[in-house]
Amino acid sequence: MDNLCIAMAKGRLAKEAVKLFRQADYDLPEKMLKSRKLIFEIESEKLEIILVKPADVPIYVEYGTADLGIVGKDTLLEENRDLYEVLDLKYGVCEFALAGLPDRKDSLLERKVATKYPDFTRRYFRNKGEPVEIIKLNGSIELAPLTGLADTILDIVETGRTLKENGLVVYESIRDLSARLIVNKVSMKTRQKEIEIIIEALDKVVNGDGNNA
Ligand SMILES: Nc1ncnc2c1ncn2[C@@H]1O[C@H](COP(=O)(O)OP(=O)(O)OP(=O)(O)O)[C@@H](O)[C@H]1O
Ligand SMILES: O=P(O)(O)OC[C@H]1O[C@H](OP(=O)(O)OP(=O)(O)O)[C@H](O)[C@@H]1O
Repeated sequence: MDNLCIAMAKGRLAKEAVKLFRQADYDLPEKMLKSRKLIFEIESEKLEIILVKPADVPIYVEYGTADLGIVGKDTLLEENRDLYEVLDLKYGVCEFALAGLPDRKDSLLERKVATKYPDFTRRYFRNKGEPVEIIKLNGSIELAPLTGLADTILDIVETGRTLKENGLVVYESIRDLSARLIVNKVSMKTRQKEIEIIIEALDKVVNGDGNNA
């Protein structure tokens, strides 16, 4: 059978993902993130690791090109794909929040919300019954209220430093986020044994073996 394929989000989440697998005794090369290679065959573990843009991880997993994936909950909420989310990996911890300038104008008829997460933002305000105009940006979201492009942002806040250094404040915390292990629905059936071994091994690293209570 083919090696089991794992799609890892490149960037911030990748280093810790490699560390997690190594802690779970998987023989991933420590320096695999130092190269420009995108595919790694780890024959000793019967694994293939592909390094993918964060927003593309759920796509690879939904289509079954990758059997498993590691990606932030923010991306899962935005992409809303048909897959199983099986484990909270408890790193990459941050939150979704609404933020803007301190002198918030509550009188606005329709808020303009800038975000990298337009689908999640649409659903969030629809559920609240609040009309908003959503402006999709690709980064440096904090610039939007500073330049007058939007009055509110929906973005990730980790330490709060970016908001603070740009004179912005949190209006509302929406929900906690962290990295998740996801699984393709068909692979979960056809390669259940192999996948369960990985889930259990990572679960042990993240949550302990349950004998510490
Ligand atoms: N301070 C933070 N800022 C952004 N993301 C964070 C932070 N802390 C944790 N994360 C998590 O890291 C993930 C990946 O972030 P990263 O900055 O590597 O990529 P990105 O900038 O969102 O994607 P791209 O490279 O496609 O622009 C996020 O989706 C989120 O789950
Ligand atoms: O609360 P903090 O610890 O300051 O972290 C939050 C910041 O980090 C992310 O941006 P990122 O660094 O990914 O850059 P980007 O603007 O290109 O998305 C996020 O969009 C915030 O701007």
